[in-house]
Amino acid sequence: MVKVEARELSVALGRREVVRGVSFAAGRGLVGVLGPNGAGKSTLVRALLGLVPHAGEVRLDETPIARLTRAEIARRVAYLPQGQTLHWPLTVERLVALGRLPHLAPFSRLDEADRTAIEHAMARTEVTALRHRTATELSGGERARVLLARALAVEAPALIADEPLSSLDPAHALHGMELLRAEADAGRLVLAVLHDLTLAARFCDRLLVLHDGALVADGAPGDVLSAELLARVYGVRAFIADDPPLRVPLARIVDGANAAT
Ligand SMILES: Nc1ncnc2c1ncn2[C@@H]1O[C@H](COP(=O)(O)OP(=O)(O)OP(=O)(O)O)[C@@H](O)[C@H]1O
Repeated sequence: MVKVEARELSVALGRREVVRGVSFAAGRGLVGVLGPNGAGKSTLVRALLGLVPHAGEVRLDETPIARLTRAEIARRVAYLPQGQTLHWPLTVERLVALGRLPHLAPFSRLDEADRTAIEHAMARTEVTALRHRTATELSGGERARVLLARALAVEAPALIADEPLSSLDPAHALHGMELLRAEADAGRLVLAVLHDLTLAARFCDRLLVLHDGALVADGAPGDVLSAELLARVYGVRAFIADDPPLRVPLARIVDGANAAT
């Protein structure tokens, strides 16, 4: 288990403060990070990984992130960045194998445990059949699954996934959420930036909602996803249904016009 904590975390990019005074702590479960485009979600998760300078504090297992090396952070928190561009024509298998880098000593080779982690991650994301394909020649959805496989192959106690479902068709998006849920059920912390409110409501234990860089809601999906919040944050009028088979509130966007009125 790993505890990720932000204390009055702020990030300025250029002259703008795009994350403003965010505080929360999480050590387990599937935590969805929601908010409209430009709300600061990617910047927040990058700050949690120590990838952007920040004010306030970020701690991993009580240690300020600045005191940890990149390798120490990478072993504790796997990171799936948003919309990653692939530059090198690696095979899928070799790309997924990069997930094992945080565990390898310099100049050492993959051992049996590494190979098992790679095979397991490829099987779970259903990319094993693509293993010899060149990753730069995959479709957007195939690539997204391969990059998720690389993050899962780290087998870190925490996973931060920034829009892991983008480009995925409905079946693969559902499967992707099931994978994240399984990671959380295995005792790992999963922090996932999501735009699909229905999947977030159905699968997440907790939702953090960002608006203009500030954390405006933090709680269980049923408590957080109100029509009032969705109108205020996303500017849409929503209908919240308590869907009996799923027993979670579903946000159905009705229209975007004059939503907040
Ligand atoms: N390098 C940068 N310099 C200046 N501003 C930036 C930079 N990168 C991002 N921003 C701005 O910071 C704000 C937050 O961006 P961020 O990518 O964190 O939003 P987001 O919530 O992840 O959005 P999306 O849902 O569109 O991915 C946006 O207004 C964006 O334009």
